[in-house]
Amino acid sequence: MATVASHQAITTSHRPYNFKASHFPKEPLNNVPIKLRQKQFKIQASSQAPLLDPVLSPSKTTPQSSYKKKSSNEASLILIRHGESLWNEKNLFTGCVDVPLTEKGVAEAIQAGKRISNIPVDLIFTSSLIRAQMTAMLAMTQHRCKKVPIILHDESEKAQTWSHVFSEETRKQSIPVIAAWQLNERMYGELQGLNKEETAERYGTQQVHEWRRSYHIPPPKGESLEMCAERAVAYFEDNIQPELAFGNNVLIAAHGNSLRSIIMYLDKLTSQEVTSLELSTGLPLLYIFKDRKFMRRGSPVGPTEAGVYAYTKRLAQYRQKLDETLN
Ligand SMILES: O=C(O)[C@@H](CO)OP(=O)(O)O
Repeated sequence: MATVASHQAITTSHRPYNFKASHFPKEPLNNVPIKLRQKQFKIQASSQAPLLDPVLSPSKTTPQSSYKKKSSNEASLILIRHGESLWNEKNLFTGCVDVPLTEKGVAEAIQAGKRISNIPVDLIFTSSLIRAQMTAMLAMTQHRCKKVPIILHDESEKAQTWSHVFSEETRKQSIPVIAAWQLNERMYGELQGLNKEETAERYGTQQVHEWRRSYHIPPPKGESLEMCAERAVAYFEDNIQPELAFGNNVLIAAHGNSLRSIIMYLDKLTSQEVTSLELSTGLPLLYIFKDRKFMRRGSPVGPTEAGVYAYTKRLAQYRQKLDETLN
Protein backbone atom coordinates (compact mmCIF):
# COMPACT_ATOMS: atom_id res chain seq x y z
CA MET A 1 0.00 0.00 0.00
CA ALA A 2 2.91 2.29 0.72
CA THR A 3 3.89 1.92 -2.93
CA VAL A 4 0.51 3.03 -4.16
CA ALA A 5 0.47 5.98 -1.76
CA SER A 6 3.89 7.14 -2.96
CA HIS A 7 2.79 6.76 -6.55
CA GLN A 8 -0.22 8.95 -5.98
CA ALA A 9 1.83 11.52 -4.12
CA ILE A 10 4.24 11.85 -6.97
CA THR A 11 1.61 11.95 -9.66
CA THR A 12 -0.39 14.72 -8.05
CA SER A 13 2.69 16.80 -7.34
CA HIS A 14 3.76 16.59 -10.97
CA ARG A 15 0.66 17.95 -12.63
CA PRO A 16 1.57 21.28 -14.08
CA TYR A 17 -0.50 20.66 -17.20
CA ASN A 18 -3.67 18.83 -16.38
CA PHE A 19 -5.70 18.45 -19.54
CA LYS A 20 -8.60 17.06 -17.58
CA ALA A 21 -8.88 20.38 -15.74
CA SER A 22 -12.02 22.43 -15.84
CA HIS A 23 -10.98 24.60 -18.79
CA PHE A 24 -12.40 22.06 -21.22
CA PRO A 25 -14.90 20.02 -19.22
CA LYS A 26 -17.06 19.01 -22.16
CA GLU A 27 -14.32 18.06 -24.56
CA PRO A 28 -13.33 14.44 -25.08
CA LEU A 29 -9.82 13.99 -23.73
CA ASN A 30 -8.36 13.17 -27.12
CA ASN A 31 -9.41 16.57 -28.46
CA VAL A 32 -7.91 18.58 -25.68
CA PRO A 33 -4.39 19.19 -26.97
CA ILE A 34 -5.87 20.49 -30.22
CA LYS A 35 -8.30 22.67 -28.26
CA LEU A 36 -5.56 23.92 -25.99
CA ARG A 37 -3.51 24.89 -29.01
CA GLN A 38 -6.52 26.65 -30.48
CA LYS A 39 -7.09 28.53 -27.26
CA GLN A 40 -3.51 29.60 -26.66
CA PHE A 41 -2.66 30.29 -30.26
CA LYS A 42 -6.01 31.99 -30.93
CA ILE A 43 -7.11 29.62 -33.68
CA GLN A 44 -10.76 29.70 -34.76
CA ALA A 45 -12.38 26.74 -33.05
CA SER A 46 -14.59 26.06 -36.07
CA SER A 47 -11.66 25.35 -38.37
CA GLN A 48 -10.39 22.46 -36.22
CA ALA A 49 -7.15 23.05 -38.07
CA PRO A 50 -3.94 21.87 -36.49
CA LEU A 51 -0.94 24.15 -36.57
CA LEU A 52 -0.08 24.49 -40.17
CA ASP A 53 3.23 23.75 -41.74
CA PRO A 54 3.93 26.11 -44.65
CA VAL A 55 6.23 23.53 -46.13
CA LEU A 56 3.55 20.86 -46.18
CA SER A 57 0.70 23.20 -46.98
CA PRO A 58 -0.13 23.84 -50.62
CA SER A 59 -1.38 27.29 -49.66
CA LYS A 60 0.03 29.44 -46.89
CA THR A 61 -3.25 31.24 -46.38
CA THR A 62 -6.06 28.69 -46.56
CA PRO A 63 -6.43 26.63 -43.40
CA GLN A 64 -9.06 24.34 -44.86
CA SER A 65 -6.91 23.20 -47.77
CA SER A 66 -4.09 22.63 -45.33
CA TYR A 67 -6.43 20.73 -43.08
CA LYS A 68 -7.29 18.40 -45.94
CA LYS A 69 -3.66 17.90 -46.73
CA LYS A 70 -2.89 17.14 -43.11
CA SER A 71 -5.67 14.61 -42.76
CA SER A 72 -3.39 12.10 -44.53
CA ASN A 73 -3.37 8.83 -42.66
CA GLU A 74 0.39 8.92 -42.31
CA ALA A 75 2.49 10.73 -39.71
CA SER A 76 5.98 10.55 -38.22
CA LEU A 77 6.63 9.85 -34.58
CA ILE A 78 10.08 10.53 -33.14
CA LEU A 79 11.01 9.35 -29.65
CA ILE A 80 14.09 10.75 -27.92
CA ARG A 81 15.40 9.75 -24.54
CA HIS A 82 16.90 12.86 -22.91
CA GLY A 83 20.66 13.49 -23.11
CA GLU A 84 22.95 12.55 -20.23
CA SER A 85 21.90 14.19 -16.94
CA LEU A 86 24.11 15.18 -14.02
CA TRP A 87 22.86 12.13 -12.14
CA ASN A 88 23.38 9.78 -15.12
CA GLU A 89 26.98 10.99 -15.01
CA LYS A 90 27.23 10.25 -11.27
CA ASN A 91 25.47 6.88 -11.74
CA LEU A 92 22.64 7.78 -9.34
CA PHE A 93 19.05 6.54 -9.53
CA THR A 94 17.14 9.60 -10.72
CA GLY A 95 13.48 8.75 -11.34
CA CYS A 96 11.31 11.84 -10.78
CA VAL A 97 14.09 14.00 -9.33
CA ASP A 98 14.36 16.99 -11.66
CA VAL A 99 18.03 17.05 -12.68
CA PRO A 100 19.41 19.02 -15.67
CA LEU A 101 21.67 17.83 -18.50
CA THR A 102 25.45 17.69 -18.39
CA GLU A 103 27.51 19.36 -21.08
CA LYS A 104 27.71 15.94 -22.76
CA GLY A 105 23.91 15.68 -22.53
CA VAL A 106 23.56 19.08 -24.20
CA ALA A 107 25.84 17.88 -27.03
CA GLU A 108 23.83 14.65 -27.35
CA ALA A 109 20.58 16.61 -27.63
CA ILE A 110 22.06 18.82 -30.34
CA GLN A 111 23.38 15.76 -32.18
CA ALA A 112 19.93 14.14 -31.94
CA GLY A 113 18.48 17.33 -33.42
CA LYS A 114 20.84 17.09 -36.40
CA ARG A 115 19.74 13.51 -36.99
CA ILE A 116 16.07 14.47 -37.19
CA SER A 117 16.54 17.86 -38.84
CA ASN A 118 14.77 16.82 -42.05
CA ILE A 119 11.87 14.98 -40.43
CA PRO A 120 8.65 16.99 -39.98
CA VAL A 121 7.60 17.98 -36.45
CA ASP A 122 4.22 19.67 -35.84
CA LEU A 123 3.82 19.05 -32.16
CA ILE A 124 6.19 18.24 -29.29
CA PHE A 125 5.40 16.34 -26.10
CA THR A 126 7.85 16.27 -23.22
CA SER A 127 7.69 15.15 -19.64
CA SER A 128 7.47 17.83 -16.98
CA LEU A 129 11.14 17.26 -16.10
CA ILE A 130 13.83 19.71 -17.21
CA ARG A 131 16.17 17.11 -18.76
CA ALA A 132 13.49 16.08 -21.28
CA GLN A 133 12.49 19.68 -21.97
CA MET A 134 16.11 20.77 -22.47
CA THR A 135 16.58 17.87 -24.88
CA ALA A 136 13.54 18.78 -26.98
CA MET A 137 14.46 22.46 -27.12
CA LEU A 138 18.12 21.85 -27.96
CA ALA A 139 17.23 19.27 -30.60
CA MET A 140 14.83 21.72 -32.25
CA THR A 141 17.58 24.36 -32.58
CA GLN A 142 18.94 22.08 -35.31
CA HIS A 143 15.73 21.55 -37.24
CA ARG A 144 15.75 22.92 -40.75
CA CYS A 145 12.16 24.21 -40.50
CA LYS A 146 13.52 26.91 -38.13
CA LYS A 147 10.27 27.10 -36.23
CA VAL A 148 10.19 28.18 -32.58
CA PRO A 149 9.09 25.56 -30.03
CA ILE A 150 6.76 27.23 -27.50
CA ILE A 151 5.75 25.60 -24.22
CA LEU A 152 1.99 25.82 -23.66
CA HIS A 153 0.93 26.76 -20.14
CA ASP A 154 -2.33 25.33 -18.89
CA GLU A 155 -1.72 25.58 -15.16
CA SER A 156 -4.16 28.49 -14.71
CA GLU A 157 -6.52 30.70 -16.73
CA LYS A 158 -4.04 33.51 -16.22
CA ALA A 159 -1.12 31.46 -17.50
CA GLN A 160 -3.16 30.64 -20.61
CA THR A 161 -4.27 34.22 -21.17
CA TRP A 162 -0.83 35.69 -20.55
CA SER A 163 0.84 33.34 -23.02
CA HIS A 164 -1.52 33.90 -25.96
CA VAL A 165 0.06 34.43 -29.35
CA PHE A 166 -1.87 37.07 -31.29
CA SER A 167 -0.08 36.95 -34.63
CA GLU A 168 -1.21 34.34 -37.12
CA GLU A 169 2.10 34.61 -38.93
CA THR A 170 4.10 34.09 -35.72
CA ARG A 171 1.86 31.20 -34.79
CA LYS A 172 2.62 29.51 -38.10
CA GLN A 173 6.29 29.76 -37.32
CA SER A 174 5.84 28.06 -33.94
CA ILE A 175 5.64 24.48 -32.70
CA PRO A 176 3.50 23.87 -29.59
CA VAL A 177 5.24 22.00 -26.78
CA ILE A 178 3.02 20.13 -24.34
CA ALA A 179 4.61 19.07 -21.07
CA ALA A 180 2.92 16.14 -19.33
CA TRP A 181 3.85 14.57 -15.98
CA GLN A 182 2.54 11.26 -17.32
CA LEU A 183 5.65 11.02 -19.52
CA ASN A 184 7.96 11.48 -16.52
CA GLU A 185 10.57 8.88 -15.65
CA ARG A 186 9.28 6.02 -13.48
CA MET A 187 9.23 7.03 -9.83
CA TYR A 188 12.17 5.13 -8.38
CA GLY A 189 10.98 5.27 -4.74
CA GLU A 190 13.61 4.79 -2.09
CA LEU A 191 16.34 4.26 -4.69
CA GLN A 192 16.23 7.91 -5.84
CA GLY A 193 19.59 9.52 -5.16
CA LEU A 194 21.37 6.20 -4.40
CA ASN A 195 24.43 5.12 -6.35
CA LYS A 196 23.57 2.22 -8.69
CA GLU A 197 26.80 0.32 -8.13
CA GLU A 198 26.64 0.65 -4.34
CA THR A 199 22.99 -0.43 -4.39
CA ALA A 200 23.95 -3.56 -6.39
CA GLU A 201 26.70 -4.33 -3.86
CA ARG A 202 24.23 -3.95 -1.01
CA TYR A 203 21.18 -5.76 -2.39
CA GLY A 204 22.79 -8.02 -5.03
CA THR A 205 23.11 -7.58 -8.80
CA GLN A 206 20.12 -9.80 -9.53
CA GLN A 207 17.77 -7.91 -7.22
CA VAL A 208 18.84 -4.53 -8.59
CA HIS A 209 18.51 -5.79 -12.17
CA GLU A 210 14.92 -6.87 -11.40
CA TRP A 211 14.12 -3.47 -9.92
CA ARG A 212 15.61 -1.72 -12.95
CA ARG A 213 14.44 -3.86 -15.85
CA SER A 214 11.63 -6.23 -14.89
CA TYR A 215 8.08 -5.33 -15.85
CA HIS A 216 6.18 -6.27 -12.71
CA ILE A 217 8.61 -5.79 -9.81
CA PRO A 218 8.65 -2.26 -8.32
CA PRO A 219 11.70 -0.85 -6.55
CA PRO A 220 11.01 -0.15 -2.83
CA LYS A 221 8.11 2.34 -2.64
CA GLY A 222 8.50 3.16 -6.33
CA GLU A 223 6.81 2.38 -9.63
CA SER A 224 7.29 -0.88 -11.53
CA LEU A 225 7.54 -0.50 -15.30
CA GLU A 226 3.96 -1.78 -15.37
CA MET A 227 2.80 1.10 -13.15
CA CYS A 228 4.78 3.57 -15.24
CA ALA A 229 3.17 2.13 -18.39
CA GLU A 230 -0.31 2.58 -16.90
CA ARG A 231 0.03 6.35 -16.98
CA ALA A 232 2.52 6.82 -19.88
CA VAL A 233 0.75 4.53 -22.36
CA ALA A 234 -2.69 5.83 -21.33
CA TYR A 235 -1.46 9.37 -21.99
CA PHE A 236 -0.02 8.28 -25.34
CA GLU A 237 -3.28 6.63 -26.39
CA ASP A 238 -5.50 9.48 -25.20
CA ASN A 239 -3.44 12.49 -26.26
CA ILE A 240 -0.68 11.60 -28.73
CA GLN A 241 -2.14 8.88 -30.94
CA PRO A 242 -5.16 11.07 -31.90
CA GLU A 243 -2.70 13.74 -33.09
CA LEU A 244 -0.89 11.18 -35.25
CA ALA A 245 -4.21 9.92 -36.59
CA PHE A 246 -5.01 13.53 -37.48
CA GLY A 247 -1.81 13.68 -39.56
CA ASN A 248 0.32 15.65 -37.11
CA ASN A 249 3.99 14.70 -36.87
CA VAL A 250 5.01 14.31 -33.25
CA LEU A 251 8.27 14.43 -31.31
CA ILE A 252 8.33 13.00 -27.79
CA ALA A 253 11.26 13.76 -25.49
CA ALA A 254 11.05 11.63 -22.38
CA HIS A 255 12.93 9.06 -20.30
CA GLY A 256 14.46 5.59 -20.33
CA ASN A 257 11.54 3.88 -18.65
CA SER A 258 8.57 5.98 -19.75
CA LEU A 259 9.80 5.45 -23.33
CA ARG A 260 10.45 1.74 -22.73
CA SER A 261 6.80 1.39 -21.76
CA ILE A 262 5.64 3.32 -24.85
CA ILE A 263 7.92 1.26 -27.13
CA MET A 264 6.53 -1.89 -25.53
CA TYR A 265 3.08 -0.69 -26.63
CA LEU A 266 4.20 0.39 -30.14
CA ASP A 267 6.22 -2.75 -30.87
CA LYS A 268 3.84 -5.08 -28.99
CA LEU A 269 6.67 -6.42 -26.82
CA THR A 270 5.90 -8.94 -24.11
CA SER A 271 6.72 -8.26 -20.46
CA GLN A 272 9.64 -10.67 -20.95
CA GLU A 273 10.95 -8.97 -24.11
CA VAL A 274 10.87 -5.50 -22.57
CA THR A 275 13.36 -6.55 -19.88
CA SER A 276 16.17 -6.51 -22.45
CA LEU A 277 15.14 -3.19 -24.04
CA GLU A 278 17.76 -0.53 -23.26
CA LEU A 279 17.68 3.02 -24.62
CA SER A 280 20.76 5.20 -24.98
CA THR A 281 20.66 8.86 -23.97
CA GLY A 282 20.02 11.27 -26.85
CA LEU A 283 19.05 8.56 -29.31
CA PRO A 284 16.18 9.46 -31.69
CA LEU A 285 13.92 6.62 -32.85
CA LEU A 286 11.58 7.06 -35.79
CA TYR A 287 8.19 5.42 -36.27
CA ILE A 288 5.72 5.90 -39.11
CA PHE A 289 2.05 5.80 -38.13
CA LYS A 290 0.01 4.61 -41.07
CA ASP A 291 -3.33 2.83 -41.40
CA ARG A 292 -3.55 2.84 -37.61
CA LYS A 293 -0.32 0.85 -37.32
CA PHE A 294 3.11 1.83 -36.02
CA MET A 295 6.07 0.89 -38.18
CA ARG A 296 9.46 1.07 -36.53
CA ARG A 297 12.03 2.77 -38.76
CA GLY A 298 15.05 2.71 -36.46
CA SER A 299 17.29 5.61 -35.64
CA PRO A 300 18.14 8.16 -38.34
CA VAL A 301 21.94 8.10 -38.50
CA GLY A 302 22.37 11.56 -39.93
CA PRO A 303 20.44 14.37 -41.58
CA THR A 304 21.55 13.32 -45.04
CA GLU A 305 21.05 9.59 -44.71
CA ALA A 306 19.14 8.58 -47.82
CA GLY A 307 17.56 5.52 -46.22
CA VAL A 308 15.48 7.56 -43.79
CA TYR A 309 13.82 9.54 -46.55
CA ALA A 310 13.17 6.47 -48.63
CA TYR A 311 10.90 5.19 -45.87
CA THR A 312 7.90 7.05 -47.18
CA LYS A 313 7.06 9.30 -50.08
CA ARG A 314 5.74 11.90 -47.64
CA LEU A 315 9.07 12.18 -45.79
CA ALA A 316 10.96 12.41 -49.09
CA GLN A 317 8.61 15.17 -50.25
CA TYR A 318 8.99 17.06 -46.98
CA ARG A 319 12.73 16.97 -47.31
CA GLN A 320 12.62 18.05 -50.95
CA LYS A 321 10.40 21.03 -50.03
CA LEU A 322 12.82 22.00 -47.24
CA ASP A 323 15.68 21.90 -49.75
CA GLU A 324 13.72 24.04 -52.21
CA THR A 325 12.54 26.53 -49.56
CA LEU A 326 15.76 26.89 -47.61
CA ASN A 327 18.55 26.53 -50.17
O1 LIG B 1 17.91 6.46 -12.76
C1 LIG B 1 16.94 6.48 -13.53
O2 LIG B 1 15.97 7.24 -13.38
C2 LIG B 1 16.91 5.55 -14.72
C3 LIG B 1 17.30 6.26 -15.98
O3 LIG B 1 18.50 6.92 -15.87
O4 LIG B 1 17.81 4.53 -14.46
P1 LIG B 1 17.66 3.03 -14.93
O5 LIG B 1 18.47 2.89 -16.18
O6 LIG B 1 18.23 2.27 -13.79
O7 LIG B 1 16.22 2.71 -15.12
